[in-house]
Amino acid sequence: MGYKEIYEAWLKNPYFDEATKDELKQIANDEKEIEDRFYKELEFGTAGLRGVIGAGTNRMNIYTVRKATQGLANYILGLNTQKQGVAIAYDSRHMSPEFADEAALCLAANGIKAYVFDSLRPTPELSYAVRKLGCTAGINITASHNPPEYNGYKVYWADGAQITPPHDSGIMDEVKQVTDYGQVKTMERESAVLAGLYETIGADIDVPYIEELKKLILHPEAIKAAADELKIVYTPLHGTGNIPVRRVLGELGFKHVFVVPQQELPDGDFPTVSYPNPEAEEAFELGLKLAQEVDADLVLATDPDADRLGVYVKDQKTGEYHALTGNMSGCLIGAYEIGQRKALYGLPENGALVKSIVTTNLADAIAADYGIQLCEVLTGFKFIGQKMLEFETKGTGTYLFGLEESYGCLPGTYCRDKDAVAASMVLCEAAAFYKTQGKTLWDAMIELYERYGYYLDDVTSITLKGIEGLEKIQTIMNTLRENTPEKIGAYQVVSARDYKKGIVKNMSDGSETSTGLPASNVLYYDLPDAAWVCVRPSGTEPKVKFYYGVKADSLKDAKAKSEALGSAVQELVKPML
Ligand SMILES: O=P([O-])(O)O[C@H]1O[C@H](COP(=O)(O)O)[C@@H](O)[C@H](O)[C@H]1O
Ligand SMILES: [Mg+2]
Repeated sequence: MGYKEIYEAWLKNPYFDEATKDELKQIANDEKEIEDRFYKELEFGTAGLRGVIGAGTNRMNIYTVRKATQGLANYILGLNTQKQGVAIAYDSRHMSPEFADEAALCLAANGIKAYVFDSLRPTPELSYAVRKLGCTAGINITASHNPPEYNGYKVYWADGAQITPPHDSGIMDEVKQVTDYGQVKTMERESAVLAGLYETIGADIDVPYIEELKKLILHPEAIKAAADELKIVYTPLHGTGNIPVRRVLGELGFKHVFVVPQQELPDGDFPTVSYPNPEAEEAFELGLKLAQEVDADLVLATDPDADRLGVYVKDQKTGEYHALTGNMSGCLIGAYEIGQRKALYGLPENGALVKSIVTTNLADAIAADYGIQLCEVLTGFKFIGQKMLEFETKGTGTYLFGLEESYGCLPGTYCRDKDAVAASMVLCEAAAFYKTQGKTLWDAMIELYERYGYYLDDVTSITLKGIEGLEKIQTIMNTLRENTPEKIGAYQVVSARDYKKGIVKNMSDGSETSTGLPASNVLYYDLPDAAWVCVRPSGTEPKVKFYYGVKADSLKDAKAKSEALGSAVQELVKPML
């Protein structure tokens, strides 16, 4: 069926409510809008379903949520794991509680018990809840840091990580087989509760989750010693981080935590920012203002589902606040964790640091220095989660730390997704620890650079929306795939990795080796002097991403090199736009 027929079918089908039909009638003369809403179904990307809220098959609405859930239910029933139930959380976005309930009631109608949080919770707490309750799966209704018009649906498997093969394609296949919305089951909440198929969860998960985080603390004495002095500014960016971040910092004895008042309360409009993304400068505007007023040591921002952490740290020498990228904060937290664990208890024989292929090579240098394994996985924290399960089941490693470029890391194994509540906590502990040594987090960052080299990494994205955008992104990927650049700026390409073909090509002799990772639409260029460039389409937003990294002997040189490489990347892509 073409998009127009599907549109017409939605207008006629008695299954859809009147408000949905009215919304669709209003676009009757807007062919492009009809096409965009109906040319495809929402598909699982890097982190589940993500789309604009509205009527249509390519939108987030109660019908697409029910359909996805019916597919998940069929998959679970097929495996006969329904007795374990499914944990469900949601964030502060528009429609999040409603979508969570729709998912729960669809599961219940299929005889699968749903454990639903009583109010909004962070993504990592849902990951924790799945394992704590022994569920077969989990769902989190969130579009993370996307703009306010979006919502999404993250799916977790029994190990607490977001779904990876074979479950992702298995579930997606089941979702595709739900061709008639009338096939989707649902029931009334009251009946589901009475049948014992709908249970509300909350404090019973919060308490042990917070306890798990507190167990990670290595230097409680440093927190005690620095608590009177250390000043922390925090913004939850209108999302789920407010309660757990304050709670854990408070219980640990941090005395001066200033929450940005304008961004404290949950609000799906994210009224103070255009985009609730801790990667964006604007996310810190109010936080930095407050930081100046109270003379804070550091400023933290978590994204709406509190799995990403953005950080600014004060340089006491200049009074300036420096932004830390996800690569920087991930390495700072990771190096503190691994270094202090080693100092206190020694490191396990087969300890491992896990990162994604687009994450800084500073992580590799840290792992090499501590004599631990460095495992590389594809983009998406779910693959770090998958590695953790592999370590557990095959004994191939002991997880010490995992990080990714996109502002996510996880310092323990209590959950299996990136945790910005835990990352905030550990970073504050590190700030306290360094403070007792007369140092700031910025000093600690510079120490890392002095020890391992000034690795500087950046990413630029080009937003290309809709069907045309998708085509353009494909053209860019195809053009690069078919015409491997021999040079990028001043750099000769040393080797070119095509993760889709699974091949690493040595550019000087043409020899080929394997990437060693599953197929994925990613192109990666190794350049001399530890520099690199990588291109891939985002799996969560309509964007193509260009990641690049350099290494230098000073921050100034690293910045200059990074700027030059950034411009070269722009030049490379310009003719394709
Ligand atoms: O959005 P979040 O915080 O859930 O984060 C999600 O998206 C990020 C960006 O993915 P992509 O480059 O494909 O857009 C991933 O790195 C991350 O692992 C995933 O959980
Ligand atoms: Mg997020």
